[in-house]
Amino acid sequence: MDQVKQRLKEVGESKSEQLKELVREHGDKVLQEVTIGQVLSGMKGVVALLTDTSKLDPSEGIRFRGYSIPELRAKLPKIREDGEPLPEGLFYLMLIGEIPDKATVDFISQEWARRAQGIPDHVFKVIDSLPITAHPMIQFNTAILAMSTESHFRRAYMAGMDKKDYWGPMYEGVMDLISRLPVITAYIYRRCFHGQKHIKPDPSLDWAGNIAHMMGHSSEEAKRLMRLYMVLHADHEGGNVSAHATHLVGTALSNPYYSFSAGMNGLAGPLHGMANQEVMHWLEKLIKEIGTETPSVDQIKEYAIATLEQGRVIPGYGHAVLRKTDPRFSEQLNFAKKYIPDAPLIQLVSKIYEVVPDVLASTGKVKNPWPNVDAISGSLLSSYGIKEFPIYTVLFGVSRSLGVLTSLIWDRIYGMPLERPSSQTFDWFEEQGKQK
Ligand SMILES: CC(=O)SCCNC(=O)CCNC(=O)[C@H](O)C(C)(C)COP(=O)(O)OP(=O)(O)OC[C@H]1O[C@@H](n2cnc3c(N)ncnc32)[C@H](O)[C@@H]1OP(=O)(O)O
Ligand SMILES: O=C([O-])CC(=O)C(=O)O
Repeated sequence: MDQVKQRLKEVGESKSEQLKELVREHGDKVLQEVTIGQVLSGMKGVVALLTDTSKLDPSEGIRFRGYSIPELRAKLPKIREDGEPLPEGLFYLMLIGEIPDKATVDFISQEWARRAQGIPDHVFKVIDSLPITAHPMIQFNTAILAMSTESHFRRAYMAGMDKKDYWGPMYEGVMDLISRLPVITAYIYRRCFHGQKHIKPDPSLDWAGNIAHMMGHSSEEAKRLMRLYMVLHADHEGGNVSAHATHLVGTALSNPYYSFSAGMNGLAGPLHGMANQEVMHWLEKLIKEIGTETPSVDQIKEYAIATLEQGRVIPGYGHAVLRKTDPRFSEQLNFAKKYIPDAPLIQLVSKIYEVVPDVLASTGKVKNPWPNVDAISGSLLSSYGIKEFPIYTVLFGVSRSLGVLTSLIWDRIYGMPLERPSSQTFDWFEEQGKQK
């Protein structure tokens, strides 16, 4: 058993006992009232999930195991003191609940580099059988499903494993899957956009650095950006579509590949992760229609109002939980202002930030007029030379694997049962509304 798994076993055993005791002693305690409005508007604010890896505060934004993003940037191990934290460290923090030392992070980097070599050939053949024009998320998700032939969990389940031991093969599958996503991503990227000229992984590199390297963006600057990107998108508590879908499918004891694929299908929606690509199309159209990369505040305002009048959303703005500017947006903006202050797209994003919140607020219905993570991530990637928009949601998915798959291991540690909420008919809701 490797050192991370050993520590997880120690932490997990006592936690799963505590959960059983909590349910035994306080299982009948009422948590909250739920209104018809909440149920019929996407269950917003309904507490229905247990997720330890991170918690979202509407004003402060995300905290990973209690640590804010600035705290993580200060505390998690880095390659260089002035660099970005390594996502391997965030993975360990989310999994174990403790900040790792550099030696542990190096162990995870090496372990993932080793496991990344095990992708079976048929996975690349499956990708190659898709049209080159198929959206990278189609190729990514197809590859994830194709990799499920390797599932330790499925094999162990079929062999009759005791349910208290499920977490073990789940851990192995998750480690394999996370390790292999960078290779798959770079393969799809080079296949679609760089003449199928593939670049081998460099086993001496960290996980995020290797993504940049295999994509062909191997400068130190691009690697630094990739480390930031992979940390910022890793998790957003349990209720977002990708986390919730991964968890839900996992409760049927589907293997980690099936479960993660479900989450990635959700991430591919334009109201969730695909918003990062939508933003780029929105910016492109803005530049084309107005005829300049440096539009005035009034021109941006007019363009934003026209978007709303067409019955469309302004991508990159609004959020189901946040009620302030997303700190992930601010972190990326600060990063850009530090390293690439003159980048035209970043200047455009900053100007839009001055205008769009007022436009959205004036509708009187948008609950959060502020930018989310997707309002800037594509512009940042593009400014570093990663200009092919359709790969952006795949990169989001690679990062999101860290959080949702960590939670999936914990679901098996806790022995979470099949999830099966009730549904009711329209007539039932109407009846409830009439009752005093
Ligand atoms: C990583 C992420 O997933 S972050 C989110 C990425 N998604 C986007 O950026 C897409 C644009 N934003 C949106 O569509 C929404 O703000 C969402 C999906 C993120 C949140 O949705 P909700 O929680 O339903 O938002 P909210 O309660 O504020 O919606 C109320 C109304 O405002 C509208 N609204 C919300 N945000 C926006 C926006 N950016 N532009 C235009 N209208 C908006 C909603 O469509 C809804 O309109 P309706 O009543 O006519 O149906
Ligand atoms: O929290 C949400 O609903 C959406 C989001 O920002 C994310 O998943 O990163």
